Amino acid sequence: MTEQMTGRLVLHDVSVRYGDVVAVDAATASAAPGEITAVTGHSGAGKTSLLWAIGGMLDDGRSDGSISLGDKTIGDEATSRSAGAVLIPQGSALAEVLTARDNIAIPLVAAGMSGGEASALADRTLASVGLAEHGGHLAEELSGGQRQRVAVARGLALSSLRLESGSAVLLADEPTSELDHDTRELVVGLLQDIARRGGIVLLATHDPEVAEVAAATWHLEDGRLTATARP
Ligand SMILES: Nc1ncnc2c1ncn2[C@@H]1O[C@H](COP(=O)(O)OP(=O)(O)OP(=O)(O)O)[C@@H](O)[C@H]1O
Repeated sequence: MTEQMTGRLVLHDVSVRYGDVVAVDAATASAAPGEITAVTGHSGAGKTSLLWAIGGMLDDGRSDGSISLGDKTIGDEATSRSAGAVLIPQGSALAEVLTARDNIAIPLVAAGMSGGEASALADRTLASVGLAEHGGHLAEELSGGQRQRVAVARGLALSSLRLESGSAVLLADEPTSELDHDTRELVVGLLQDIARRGGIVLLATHDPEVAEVAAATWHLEDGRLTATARP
């Protein structure tokens, strides 16, 4: 896939408000397919709010401004989903009484895959994050780091599917916060693979070593965004 096929993700004057709180203040920036863009900033700077705005996951009326992918306007649930937006949420958000495999396979089936293919892809992505033996474990039986890896695997599997149908915008919200050094490197490598296949990857992180892999950075300070490309 090439940049010409998917186009850039472009934000123009995007703001997010919760009542009187301005979480993102007129952010203007763009991100390229094939690259990881790090989203950095202190706690409360607006990283999650920005990712949710791009994914079309905020309640009505909370965001304004324009968000586009190539020539398509996105930013509400339907348009962002059809443009290939996938969220790896902060804090995993797994269904506790489902197995690791089903936490991945069920969203794949909802996105149009057959049950058999979805289970097979779930098992492959679990293996890629070092959890080949854990597919049948309930989410509630897993450690914090294992749960985070299941959430990452779910995001990777959905992004793969989205890439096959044209484009993926992977919104990874602190996906390595609970991982040890080696596992963190493994996960960062898998995010790089999605970018290499033509995906746009936005990677919110507090970890400077993780941010280091990105081709560009969107730095937020009290909701104000500054974009820089790697020299
Ligand atoms: N649902 C909400 N209602 C009211 N205020 C909110 C809500 N969600 C976030 N905020 C506020 O918006 C601002 C940005 O929050 P956000 O979660 O986007 O920051 P963040 O950079 O992702 O932080 P962290 O690194 O701690 O996850 C903060 O001031 C936060 O208190």
